[in-house]
This record gives sequence, structure tokens and C-alpha cells, in this order.
Amino acid sequence: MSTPQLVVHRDKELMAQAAAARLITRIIDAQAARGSASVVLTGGRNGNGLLAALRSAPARDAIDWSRLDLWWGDERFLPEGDPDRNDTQARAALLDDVPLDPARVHPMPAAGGAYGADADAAAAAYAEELAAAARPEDLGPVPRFDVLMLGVGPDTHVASLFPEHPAVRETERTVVGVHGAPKPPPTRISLTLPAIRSAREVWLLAAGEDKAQAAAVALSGAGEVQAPAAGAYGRKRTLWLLDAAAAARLPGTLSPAAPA
Ligand SMILES: O=C(O)[C@H](O)[C@@H](O)[C@H](O)[C@H](O)COP(=O)(O)O
Repeated sequence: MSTPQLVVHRDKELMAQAAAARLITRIIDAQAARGSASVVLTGGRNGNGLLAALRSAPARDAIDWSRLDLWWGDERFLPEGDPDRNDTQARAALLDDVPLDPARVHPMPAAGGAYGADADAAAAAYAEELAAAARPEDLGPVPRFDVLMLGVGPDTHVASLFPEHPAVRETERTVVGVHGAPKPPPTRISLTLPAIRSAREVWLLAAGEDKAQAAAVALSGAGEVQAPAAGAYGRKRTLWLLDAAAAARLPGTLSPAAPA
């Protein structure tokens, strides 16, 4: 378990730009070291804001897009192409604008697709896809993602793991169906905390004053069932990327010296 590191930026726009620059560098380093990189995307405004910032970043094409594996941390279980799906929004923000290898882009199954309306079967299929992509050196049922990004909800949820919900308590499976989610739509698919923790680095994105309480709770020792963001950490690094508004309620001992 890696102790959370915090970086606070002036505002959400600068946070998105700085996080995008950070992601470019991390992907380039992974590709130089191992020939490819593996990144897990998140839905939500902060996640999409980062992708949009990456799209307009000057160094964007220093990434070899053909050697990048993209996964999702969660998905709203809606029909393919639905504007509310995380992959639809990611494609609009960035993916449709870069030369990715389609075989290396792994959206979660859509409602009405191969698994019909069965989110649990769709989740199991995604778990199998992750397991098939895991290499022996990954030492587990999912690839050892280089960076796994998570937006943080105002209730401290991450991915589609909501406080006190069954999915946040899952300790065996890597992907589960989520039913009755408090954030619409109610039916979702989500990586579980064990899958999240397989990542080399976990980056939590929190911008806006509506995230200040969630950041303070998650970073002040709350339990992962009550505050799922508290249970999201990487094998080598756990990085909270905040703006000043989201950092406003952090205890003095945690809050970095000044916004970057
Ligand atoms: O499917 C989703 O809704 C997201 O994956 C969800 O986990 C999101 O990241 C948080 O709710 C933060 O969303 P905002 O960045 O929009 O506040």
C-alpha cells in the first residue's frame, strides 16, 4: 500500500492540463521501459477534462498511440453509443482524435449487446478479458496497469464503488455488476478495489468545492467501505490530484504548502 501523495493545483483547468502532461510523461516512460503502456480511464467531468487537455497538449504525439492499452475503471451500463456512456465521452474528448490500435482499446460491454440486459454477465466477461490480457509477470488476474485514474465523487465513491454498497466490499472478483447506484444510471459495471490496487499507480482526480469534504474524509483515515476513495491505492504510487477548492478542507498536516 503506497501512502497518498497530494498535488494541489490553482484550479480545475490547470489541474487537468498538469495531469495530462503528467500522463504523457508516464506513458512515454512505460513505453520506453517495456515497449507498451497500459492505462485505465475514468468517467466524469475531471476524467474527461484530463482527456480533453491531453488532446490539445503540445507533446501529445510523443506517445506511441499504437502501443497503448486502454481500459475503463467503470461504465454506465447503457446501449453502445449512448452519450452518457464513459467510453462515448472519452472518444469525443480524445480517443477519436489519436491513432490508437482498436484492438488495444477495451470498452466495457454495453447494455443490449452480447450480454443483453445482464450487467453481471457483462462484468464477468470483462473480468475474463482482463485475465486474458494479464501476463505471467503481472502475478494476478488483471494486467499491472501503469496508471489507473479515478474521479472522486462528492460521496467519496470511485469508479462505481459507492459507500456501503456490495461492490465496494468485493474481495475476490475483479469486475462486478452494480445495481441501484445512487449516481445515475443505476446499473453499472465496475472494477473492484482488488483490481484497482493491482495498478502500479492510482491517480485520484478531485476538483471543485463539492469534492472538498470527500477528499478530507477519504484522506483522514476513513474506512474503504464508508469512503471507497480511501481504499484506492497503487502498488507503487497513490497520487491525489486536486485543485485548491477540493483541497480546502484537508487537515493542515495533509495540505501541501501551496497550489502548484
Ligand atoms: O461513471 C462515472 O460517473 C464515473 O466513473 C464516476 O466514478 C466519476 O468519476 C465520479 O462520479 C466523479 O465525477 P465528476 O468528475 O464528474 O465529479
